[in-house]
Amino acid sequence: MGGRGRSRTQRKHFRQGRENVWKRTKSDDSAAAATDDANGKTNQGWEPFATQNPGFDEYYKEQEIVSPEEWDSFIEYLRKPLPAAFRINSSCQFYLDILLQLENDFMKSIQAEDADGFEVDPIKPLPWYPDNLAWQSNFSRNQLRKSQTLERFHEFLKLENEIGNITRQEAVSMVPPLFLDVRPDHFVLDMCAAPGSKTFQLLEMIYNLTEPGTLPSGMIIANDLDVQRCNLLIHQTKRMCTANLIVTNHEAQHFPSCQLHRHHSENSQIGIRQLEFDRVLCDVPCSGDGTLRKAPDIWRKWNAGNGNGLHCLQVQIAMRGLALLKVGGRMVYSTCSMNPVENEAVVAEILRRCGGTVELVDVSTELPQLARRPGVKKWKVRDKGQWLASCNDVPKYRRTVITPGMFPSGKLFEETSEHDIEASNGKTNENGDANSENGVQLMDESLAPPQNLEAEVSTLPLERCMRIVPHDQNSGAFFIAVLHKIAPLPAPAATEKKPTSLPEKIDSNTTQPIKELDEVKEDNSNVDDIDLSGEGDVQISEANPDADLLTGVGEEEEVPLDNDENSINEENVKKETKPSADVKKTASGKRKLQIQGRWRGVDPVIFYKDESVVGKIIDFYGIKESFPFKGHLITRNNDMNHVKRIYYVSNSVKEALELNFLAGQNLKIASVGMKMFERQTSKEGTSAPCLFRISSEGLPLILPHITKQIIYASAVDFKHLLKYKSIKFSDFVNQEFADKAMKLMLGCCVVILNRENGGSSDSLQEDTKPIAIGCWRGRTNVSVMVTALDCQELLERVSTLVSAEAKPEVSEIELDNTINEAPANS
Ligand SMILES: C[S@@+](CC[C@H](N)C(=O)[O-])C[C@H]1O[C@@H](n2cnc3c(N)ncnc32)[C@H](O)[C@@H]1O
Repeated sequence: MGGRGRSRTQRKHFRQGRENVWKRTKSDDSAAAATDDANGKTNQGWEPFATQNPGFDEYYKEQEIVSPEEWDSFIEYLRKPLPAAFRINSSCQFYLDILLQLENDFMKSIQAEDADGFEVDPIKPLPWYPDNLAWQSNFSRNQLRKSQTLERFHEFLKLENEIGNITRQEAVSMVPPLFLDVRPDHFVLDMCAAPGSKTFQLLEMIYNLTEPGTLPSGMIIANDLDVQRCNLLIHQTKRMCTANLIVTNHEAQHFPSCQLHRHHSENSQIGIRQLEFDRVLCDVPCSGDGTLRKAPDIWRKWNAGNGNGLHCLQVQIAMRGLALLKVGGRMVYSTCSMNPVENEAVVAEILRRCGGTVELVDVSTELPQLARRPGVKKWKVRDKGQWLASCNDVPKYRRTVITPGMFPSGKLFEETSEHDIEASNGKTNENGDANSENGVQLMDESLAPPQNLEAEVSTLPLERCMRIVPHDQNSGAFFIAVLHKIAPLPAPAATEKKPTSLPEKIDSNTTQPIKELDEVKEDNSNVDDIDLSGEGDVQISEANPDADLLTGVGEEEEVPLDNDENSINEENVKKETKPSADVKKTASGKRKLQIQGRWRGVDPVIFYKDESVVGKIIDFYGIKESFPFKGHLITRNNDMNHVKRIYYVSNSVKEALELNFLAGQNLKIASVGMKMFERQTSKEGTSAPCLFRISSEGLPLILPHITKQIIYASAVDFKHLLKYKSIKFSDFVNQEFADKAMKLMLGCCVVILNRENGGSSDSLQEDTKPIAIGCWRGRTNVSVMVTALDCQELLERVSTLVSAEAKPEVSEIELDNTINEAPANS
């Protein structure tokens, strides 16, 4: 599901001891505030939320999504807070260490806590997730406050999540990518991707078993309609440091085609002629009642009209996904809603439209430990307080909103129907849901539905769909369907029925109409990884902390024109049909609108081919010829004299970009590639032979391919660098290291931990997973160019790894006296 604003994120202010409260927004019921005042209470905008809604109960009891005997248990679970879950990033350098830490340290110490009478649920791997990579914990903020072990675990989660070694994500939200069966050579489209938890998971799959210094041959295009949520997506996926990702900003139902024109086709060197995908993830915007446990305000807002209002959009997005899927490819359709109208009805409709070219896959033998239930085959539609069993029950005036495809049979409207009364009583609101008040349907007696309406039963194999319900494994609810394209889709006329409602105008979250694209407001409502800390919501910080580590090297120094950051300038995003003039500086020095082909307000994507700069970089770092370098570099700035960052793209992304250029720049690209180099603009930086330093993101990839500016540090010097950030040559413990550092050229260098004590062998040969950091060789010292968080994490890892061998030759106290705490400006 999607939406806007932070209104849906539960603020967990555990330090203030608030639980199960909801931060009211300005637009919320002012009457409640008035009541508080009248009662003399101080209202700080927090109130307990109701965890019930009679309309919800009535709807789902009638739909029989669980049996009557299970109802109480189902509702009980829906009212409980959701356990927290997280996944280890199997492509990160330390993933095995993290796994061991969880199994040997945290699991045991939390168990011991329980034995001490704290009554803490054990942390445990999710049994259905392969290789113990996903875990679940379940403790309250109260418990967290009281236990040092839990607090330590919590700090660990926060740090590793920030760095990208783990991803906090609701357990059930991890399921759809698992059924997508992604391989490293796949081209994957994630159609509605923000905030990006599943994109991150897909990237982990693409990178599975990739050797250090190499890239998988596949790639992912992650798309989202909402500009601000796209920025969340960029922030989230940045933690993966990937060169195999393109983030785009389109309406998924109109995701553009990219195809070589015939005249290009004949001469083109590009390996791909058309952008089509081996895998498509269609995790569509939905009403989201499967997330009630983490977003309890949905109780208050729930009504049947929400699902009805999204059905057509969901069908359109899924149909576009299938059109872009290769024959033989797999698409997963998923929602975090329990509503059959958004689930089985959508699957049934697309199967009908595809007429045998797409099949619903039976995946009952995959992930056997995941408890799930078959999709339902019969359901009814509720509209304006009435139950409708078939489309012929739909009054004529509602037929633009309630479509035949919402019903199990999918039979079209007959010419007349018994309910074809101009039932003009009851005004319809924008949701197409009249007489709805606080989610409770108010029924007009005259409109009371005929009793015991028999629901239609679908003849399609909808039992192959999967429903995950909260009380089966203490989780959220989810719906997943796996589709296989066996032949090209029938001609568009047959598949693309004219939408009968207004899907494009409907906000994914509230089902309110949305205005213009550039007016869409942020919504974290669907942020899968809700902060379990209470430290606040997901925040984007595009600032580059690396740069600040060298005195005088900061973003502020850059000219305003040079804003080649990989993100969208949301204020300016507008569709443009004609290419316009280049970017120019205004009199105030601020840059004007950037233009990416036909897209205004989006930074251009430009292959960086400045021979002299590229040549200097190759020479300075001694980049091996075998490394695919030239032609893989991208900038986001038209002005080649002010390029601040150079991004690296994989071969697959490079080809997709080339195709996009030839096809007329149909893709609106928000972010692409991995930041590989950054220009140094400090006084000292500009006097170095190479202006571009290697960024932390790009280092692991390029490291095996560079031959210069590398030095090996003993564990003790390596740790000191991480701890003190900047060390004078004379203060290194190992003088041989200091001598070698002095012999390096002024500028960026790479310091590698020599895991064999003594630090004599200067070779990467034996160490297939070197631990390395980007540094700056200054005039008198070496300074670390890694974020404070990365330093902290790496210091902990290195300390554990080399604890046996790294007995400091001088005490920390001695060093504190000799080493400048503050990064020295050499
Ligand atoms: C269910 S959420 C996606 C969650 C995401 N897959 C994840 O795992 O983090 C749905 C997303 O669809 C986006 N959205 C809504 N309407 C859309 C449309 N027409 N095209 C593309 N994205 C859309 C919303 O902005 C929202 O981010």
